[in-house]
Amino acid sequence: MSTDTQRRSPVIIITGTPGTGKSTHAQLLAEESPIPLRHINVGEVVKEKSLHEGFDSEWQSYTVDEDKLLDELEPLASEGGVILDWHTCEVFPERWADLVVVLRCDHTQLWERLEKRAYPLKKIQENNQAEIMQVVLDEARSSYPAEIIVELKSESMEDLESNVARIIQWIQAWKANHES
Ligand SMILES: Nc1ncnc2c1ncn2[C@@H]1O[C@H](COP(=O)(O)OP(=O)(O)O)[C@@H](O)[C@H]1O
Repeated sequence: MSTDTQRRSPVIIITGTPGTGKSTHAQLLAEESPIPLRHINVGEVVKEKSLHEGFDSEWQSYTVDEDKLLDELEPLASEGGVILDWHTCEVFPERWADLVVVLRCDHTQLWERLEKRAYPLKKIQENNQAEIMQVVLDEARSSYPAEIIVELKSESMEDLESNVARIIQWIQAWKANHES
């Protein structure tokens, strides 16, 4: 649990290999949450606010300037009421996180999702391999206490709905704990 007792709303990190469904989950959660939560697509923020050192055309991705990114996000995280949606999570300080959701997907299904994005083959291969090797889950486990991490399957619409319902239950419990 975060040490920041001042927050009135939680910070929820939704992470996972690209294509596992982070943005889809974050959008639905922001719509259905009983308390206002702002969905922050961290990759979009990096692009829009130029929090990077340039675009790596080989990997088709930005080289993130982590210091700039943390400075940008710090006030939002301190305030709370945000969903941080990013394919990596270890950069976010432990004190920010109230809940860390790691989405998982069968690698063959993930491959198909990434092919639809027209990623270069080696980027698809790298992400597919990372999913098989549970890289993001291990990263979350080495960055946050076990009790705030939840690993959820994201392979169907039923998974999406039940995952969001489960996170909403967690939000209600968080709220009840922070009102007393
Ligand atoms: N639980 C799910 N079941 C089926 N398809 C999903 C699920 N979650 C996401 N998708 C689909 O997979 C693709 C990637 O989802 P997206 O949310 O953009 O992933 P991410 O934000 O992790 O890169 C989208 O086409 C989305 O509709």
